[in-house]
Amino acid sequence: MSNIIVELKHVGKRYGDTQVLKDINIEIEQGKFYTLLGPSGSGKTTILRAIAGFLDVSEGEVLFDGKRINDVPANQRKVNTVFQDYALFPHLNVFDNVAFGLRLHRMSKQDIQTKVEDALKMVRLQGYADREISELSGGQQQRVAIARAIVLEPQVLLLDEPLSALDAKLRKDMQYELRELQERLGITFLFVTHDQEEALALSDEIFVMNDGEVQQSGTPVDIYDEPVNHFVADFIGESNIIQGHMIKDFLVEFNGKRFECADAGMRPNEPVEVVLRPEDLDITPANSGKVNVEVDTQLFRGDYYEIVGYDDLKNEWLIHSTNPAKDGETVGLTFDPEDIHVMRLNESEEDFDARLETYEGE
Ligand SMILES: Nc1ncnc2c1ncn2[C@@H]1O[C@H](COP(=O)(O)OP(=O)(O)OP(=O)(O)O)[C@@H](O)[C@H]1O
Repeated sequence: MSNIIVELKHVGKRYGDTQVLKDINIEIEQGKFYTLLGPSGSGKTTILRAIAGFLDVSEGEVLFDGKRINDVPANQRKVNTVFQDYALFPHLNVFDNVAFGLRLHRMSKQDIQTKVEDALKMVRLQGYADREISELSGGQQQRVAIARAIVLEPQVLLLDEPLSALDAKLRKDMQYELRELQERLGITFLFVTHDQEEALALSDEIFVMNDGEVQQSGTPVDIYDEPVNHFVADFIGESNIIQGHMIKDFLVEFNGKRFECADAGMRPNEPVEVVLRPEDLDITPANSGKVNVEVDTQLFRGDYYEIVGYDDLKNEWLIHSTNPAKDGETVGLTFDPEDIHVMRLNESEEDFDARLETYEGE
């Protein structure tokens, strides 16, 4: 039996002449933590709203548990949403906020009592039932919003930037709590964020969005290590992206030199982009590495030095080094063949995956 709980098939959304979602195809399995990640305006919230039933899609199908739900009203879908601004009822206390949906379902007083207590326990707010919303911190309000959503036992919880109003420290704490809560509840989370670190830390799978399209989907490690295109390489983590040519399988040329690499399946002499992550570069004395760069600036970041330098061709290089360098000094850079990631220009995710399969995992 299929484990897929939500599926979007060729989903598009238009407002007038503007196409804000283009041919979205995604599959969401039961019990996993998924993230829609992308810059502002890329269509993340629109996808959530299409699944929740708050908007009609212009094209394609939305399926829940294998059944088409395009025409099922929002209140009859087995999903719940936690909104960015929590959307709590300020005139109701914590208990009544969490109990609200249960009362709409005409549940008995005793059942409501038990379920609300369980939900508050789940988000570690036992003893807060009688508090007013205005007496809670941002993180506590956030947890009430989650309790209110999970008390109805949805199969899928949609979370639209739920941590964006919190300060950095609390946001980090809540990230741990969310991940732990998802594992404890075992329900599917579909989380929206534009924060790539948050997405990498929390998710089983990420959909990277740009301009109404899914650019790449996969595990955080896949997306970080094997970005399919310039947008993903640039948006996820930090990277050096250099223009080059593929000489033949496992040999690429950039900066006027040839380098062994771990990529294959391109045409001979095909123009490509080469990704090197700053943490994969090591500094050596000048002329003893693979590329020479002149150090321009250096910032101490606590656990590493962030160094910016320029090579002979005036390409900028970003380096994360545990050792400092001197401003104006020329240093060499070394990296391993596996640290080079070569991308074809304009390759689709499907073609990228197919090409990878032909030479990986042997
Ligand atoms: N009701 C609407 N009418 C017209 N355009 C809309 C409407 N709602 C959203 N859009 C447009 O659709 C695009 C996608 O919006 P969406 O809210 O899904 O983006 P997002 O990735 O969630 O962005 P953010 O991170 O800023 O919330 C945007 O360009 C937005 O302006």
